[in-house]
Amino acid sequence: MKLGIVGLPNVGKSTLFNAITAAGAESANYPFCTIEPNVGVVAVPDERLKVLTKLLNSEKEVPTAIEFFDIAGLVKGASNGEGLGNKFLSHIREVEAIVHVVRCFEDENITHVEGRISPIDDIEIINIELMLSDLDILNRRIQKTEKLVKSDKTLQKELDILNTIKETIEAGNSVRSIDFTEEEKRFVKELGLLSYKPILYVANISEEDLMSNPENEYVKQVIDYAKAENSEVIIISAQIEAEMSELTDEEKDSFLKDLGLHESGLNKLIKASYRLLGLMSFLTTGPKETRAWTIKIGTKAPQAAGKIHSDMEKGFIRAEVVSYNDLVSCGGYPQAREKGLVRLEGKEYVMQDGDVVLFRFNV
Ligand SMILES: Nc1ncnc2c1ncn2[C@@H]1O[C@H](COP(=O)(O)OP(=O)(O)OP(=O)(O)O)[C@@H](O)[C@H]1O
Ligand SMILES: [Mg+2]
Repeated sequence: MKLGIVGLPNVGKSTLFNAITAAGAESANYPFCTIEPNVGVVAVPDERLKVLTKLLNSEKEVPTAIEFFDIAGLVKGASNGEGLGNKFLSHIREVEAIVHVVRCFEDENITHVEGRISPIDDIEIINIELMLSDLDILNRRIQKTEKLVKSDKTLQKELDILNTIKETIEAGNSVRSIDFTEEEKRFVKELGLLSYKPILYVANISEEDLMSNPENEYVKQVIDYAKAENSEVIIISAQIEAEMSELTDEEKDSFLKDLGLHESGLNKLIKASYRLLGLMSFLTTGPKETRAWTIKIGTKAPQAAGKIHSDMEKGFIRAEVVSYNDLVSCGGYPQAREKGLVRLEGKEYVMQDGDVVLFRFNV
C-alpha cells in the first residue's frame, strides 16, 4: 500500500518526502528500508502503543508503517508525454492513493513554474492531466465493450457506467462527484482511473504563516475546492517539518509547544494518509512486544491473523478480543477478563480499529 506525493514542480514535494523519510529512519524499532531512493517508509503514529507497552511492561514497541513515493513534478501536457509525462502518470498508476502538495506560500526566491501563486489553477493543472489520461483509458474500454455487448447483453450496464464517467470528465467534473452504488464502485475501481484514486491535499505554507495565520487566503481556496469533492486538506509547512525531523523528540515537543500545537503536521498527514488508504490497526501486546498491525477496514479475524503469520490463518480457531479502551480502563488483562470484556470471536468476526487480540490456532 503506497501513497504517491504529486504536485507541480518546486512546490515542496521532496521537502515533505525528506521529512517523512527522516521520521521513518528515526523510528528505531521499525525495520527501516529504503526500497528505492524515492520510496520512503514511515511509522504510523499511534499513541495507544505507548500506553499498552507500559501497561503490559513490553520489551519492545513496534508501530506499523506505510510507504510514500516521491513522484517528480507533473507539468501541463503530461498526458501527451510532455516533460516526462507518461512516466509520471505510470508512477501515479502504481500508488493506491494520492497526496497532492499545493504551494500556498509566497517566496520570491522560489520559482513557480506558472509564474504566480494560485492554488486552484495548480490543482486543476494536475487533475486535468489525470482526467485526460483517464479519457484515453475510457475510450479504449468503451470501444471494446461496444463490440462485446453485441453478443453479451449483460455488458450494457458496464457500458452505461463507462459512458457516464466519460461524459462527466468531458464536462470537466470529477469522477469523485458521481454517486455510484457499491457494486458500481467496485467496477470503477478496477478501471484504475487516476482521477478516481483517493486523494488528500497538502497545503504547504510558510513558516511565518504557520506561526500566525495557517489558514491564509490560499489555504482557504484549497479547503473550498476539496470540500466540493469530499477530500481532506492537511495544512503543513514542509520546510518546518523537514527542519523538525532533525530534532530530538524532546526538542520537537518543546518546538511544537512554542508554536501552540500539540501534534506535528507530519503526524496528522501520516494518520490521514492511513485512513485515506482505507486502513486500520489492530494491536497485539504482551511482555515481549506491543505491536500495531495493518489491515483493510472490514477484514475478518482469520485474515487479520494471517497478517501475523500464514499458519495463524490456516489453523485459526478463535480470537480473544478486547477493545483498547476497555483494556486500558480496566487496568489490565486479569481485570478485563473478570469483567467479561475479553470476548471470544470466531471466523466471521469483523475486526475493529484498536482491537487488542490474541489468536488461538492449530499448527
Ligand atoms: N513551506 C515552505 N516554505 C518555504 N519554502 C519552501 C516550503 N516548502 C518547500 N520550500 C522550498 O521550495 C523549494 C522547492 O521544494 P522541493 O524541492 O521540495 O520541491 P518539489 O516539489 O520536490 O520540486 P520538483 O518537482 O522539482 O522535484 C525548496 O527550495 C524548498 O526549500
Ligand atoms: Mg522533488
